[in-house]
Amino acid sequence: MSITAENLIWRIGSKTIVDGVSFEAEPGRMLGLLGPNGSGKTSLLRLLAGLKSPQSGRVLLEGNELKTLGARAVARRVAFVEQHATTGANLSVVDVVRLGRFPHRSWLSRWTHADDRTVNEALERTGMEGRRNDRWQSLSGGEKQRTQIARALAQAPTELILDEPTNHLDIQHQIGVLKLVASLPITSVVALHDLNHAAMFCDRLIVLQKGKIVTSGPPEAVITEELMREVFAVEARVETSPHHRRPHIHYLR
Ligand SMILES: Nc1ncnc2c1ncn2[C@@H]1O[C@H](COP(=O)(O)OP(=O)(O)OP(=O)(O)O)[C@@H](O)[C@H]1O
Repeated sequence: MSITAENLIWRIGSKTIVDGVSFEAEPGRMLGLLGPNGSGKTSLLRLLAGLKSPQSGRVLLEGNELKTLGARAVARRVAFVEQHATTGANLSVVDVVRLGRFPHRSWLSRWTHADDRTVNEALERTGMEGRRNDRWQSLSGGEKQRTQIARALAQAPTELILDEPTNHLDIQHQIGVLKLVASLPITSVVALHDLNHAAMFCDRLIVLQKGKIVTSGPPEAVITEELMREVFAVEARVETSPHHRRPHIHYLR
């Protein structure tokens, strides 16, 4: 186990947003988090990243309770790209990506060639190398998204948490980001709305509805016509793709 959620409950007032969620994210694998709007995906990811505390239950990182680890220790291993990640300061793209190195450096240590290499590699992997000196504020929504993913990669995390990382991206970059995350030898937990992309790239899926896990498992067990009807409220046919052997959803009109 890399990230473990044990019976997580998070409420706002009398409303239970995350309702008894337990799962294990396996080391090095890509776990997709699915569910309709408002089902609690973002809230759950924020609990996993330690940005919110559950009213009950625990998040464990390799067996250690998240809340007993210091913020810096967590930042050294967990990278989180939020849905509307932004940065206030007037930074260049490369400066934003360099922020990813901070958890690994002390006040006195110098910026090293290894730091530069990690930053350059992150820019290349996300296709942002050619924009490195541009101002953050001048980027399009998709370019900002890719820069934030580059910042997360520069953090060299062992756990990567991404909240709808493809939502501003054109199709080339959607596929590119998912391929990249699937190829990384790290644990990832990724909220996605595109169910076909989730089925193609994730090793396992969890489906949330009203804050509870309704089903989980490998894509071929999770993505069914019944799930499409009962959880996502659409009629669809699900077939095994002859191209990648994963489930493929045909939505019906
Ligand atoms: N800070 C908050 N205050 C009040 N309600 C909140 C808060 N955060 C989340 N919620 C509510 O919790 C529910 C789940 O929200 P969340 O953003 O986790 O869902 P989601 O599955 O990520 O949705 P989406 O697919 O639309 O991004 C929603 O009904 C939302 O209004």
